[in-house]
This record gives sequence, C-alpha cells and structure tokens, in this order.
Amino acid sequence: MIDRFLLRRNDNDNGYKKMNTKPETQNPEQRLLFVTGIGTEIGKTVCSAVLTKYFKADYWKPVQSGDLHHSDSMKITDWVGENVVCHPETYRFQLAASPHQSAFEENKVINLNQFKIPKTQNNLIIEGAGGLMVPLNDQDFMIDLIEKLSIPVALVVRNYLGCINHSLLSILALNQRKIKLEYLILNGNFPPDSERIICKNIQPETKIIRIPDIEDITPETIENTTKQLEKIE
Ligand SMILES: Nc1ncnc2c1ncn2[C@@H]1O[C@H](COP(=O)(O)OP(=O)(O)OP(=O)(O)O)[C@@H](O)[C@H]1O
Ligand SMILES: C[C@H](N)[C@H](N)CCCCCC(=O)O
Ligand SMILES: [Mg+2]
Repeated sequence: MIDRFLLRRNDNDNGYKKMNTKPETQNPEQRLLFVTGIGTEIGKTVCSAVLTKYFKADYWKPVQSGDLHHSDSMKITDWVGENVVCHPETYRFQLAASPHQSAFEENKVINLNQFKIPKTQNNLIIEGAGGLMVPLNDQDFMIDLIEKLSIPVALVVRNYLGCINHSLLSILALNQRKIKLEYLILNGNFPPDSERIICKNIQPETKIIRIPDIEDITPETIENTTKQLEKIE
C-alpha cells in the first residue's frame, strides 16, 4: 500500500477524476476547506467548530465511524449553534475504528465515487476521519478523497511526543500529491522548539492559525475562541 502511495509521487494522472468543486451555479466567493489532522483525536472537530463559526460555514463529515449518538456533526451543532447546517454523512458506521474496518464489520465497502460535495452556496468545512493515510477501503485512503474533492486543506497539529514526525510526514504527503496546505492549525500549546521545526517545513503561502487549549468546550468558549482569532485570510 505504501509503495503505491509513494509511486504516485510526481504522477499528475493518479487515476481519479477530480470533482468540479464549484459549478457555475454556485457562489464564486464560496470557501471550501478540508480539515484533516496528524492523527485521530487531535482536535479536528474542535477546530472545525471554530472555523465553521468563523467562516459562517456549513459542515460536512463524509465518514462517521462510531459514536453515532454523539457524532462529530452533533458536536458541531452543540458548539456552533442550532442554525448551523450539517450535511448528512455519506457513510455512518457503528464501530469506532478505521473506516475500512468499520465498513467491513457491516459487510460494506466504502466507494470513493459515492462522495459528493453537498450542494450549498455557503462556505463549507469538511472534516476527515483520523489522518491522511487512514484507509477508506483496501485501495483508497483519506488523502485520495481529498485529492478527488480537489479542495485545500487545513492540517490540525496537537502537541505530543511524536507530533513533529507525524506533522512533517503529513506535510510531505500533501506536497507529494500537490494538495494545497492552506492552513496549519496549531491546536493548543507547543514547546517553541517543536513549533519552530514544524513551521519551517511549510510553504510560505501556508497560513498559521493558533487555537488555544480551551478549558471547557461549550458554545460560549467556542464563540470566545472564534472572536479572539487573528484575522484569517
Ligand atoms: N483546543 C482544545 N482545547 C481543549 N480540548 C481540546 C482541544 N482540541 C481538542 N481537544 C479535546 O481533545 C479530544 C479530541 O478532540 P476532537 O474530537 O476534536 O478530535 P478529532 O481529531 O476530531 O477526532 P476524530 O478523529 O475522532 O474525528 C476531545 O476530548 C476534545 O475536547
Ligand atoms: C474512530 C475514530 N474516532 C476515528 N473516526 C477514526 C480513526 C482511524 C484511525 C486509523 C489509524 O490511523 O490507524
Ligand atoms: Mg472529529
């Protein structure tokens, strides 16, 4: 699998038909952003809540594996407010595991062609499951979905021992596929030496967003965090 991934390096024709993300009928100002992370439980949903609020966006979680009664879409509704539009997940599975495995447990196979960007005029925040190399099936990874959707990425990084390696590998994978890293999100506090190494390995056009550690995540603290964000371009 990894061989196949590496073989795609410098290969412009990867076999996937990219989606036309902005049909003529849609708002030309619309912002679409795919929020991924350097792993699972890294804060993608927390950061997506802040971004959804900041950009007055809709939200879409293409694959929800497990926690169906406390899904990421439900958390976004709780934190951002009842008015936020959360588009239905394309796949929902009972088992909290890698999506390829959650699907297998239900005798299903995720098909990349089933994913269609929800039709909306609003900005749209899309949240992946886990990190870039999380398998969707035996052939495709989360990064393949991002490439197919053909939209820029926000990469969420959280501090832990090992986060430098996971961050730089994620950045490398995005570079190999020529996927635009629009934002690097530093989620929580970082030792300056870790932050420096991660930040010196992004392209100059990648913008950095800092989201603080939030003591208690509530609609109020999400709103305050959004208000305190530096202007995001
Ligand atoms: N900035 C933050 N401040 C406080 N807690 C945070 C912050 N970011 C993440 N957390 C906590 O870390 C845990 C994981 O966060 P979250 O659910 O957003 O991760 P995730 O990357 O979306 O996970 P998944 O891969 O399951 O979608 C949660 O308990 C969340 O409250
Ligand atoms: C269930 C969990 N919360 C995520 N939705 C899926 C994480 C998959 C991680 C797979 C892996 O990297 O080994
Ligand atoms: Mg999440």
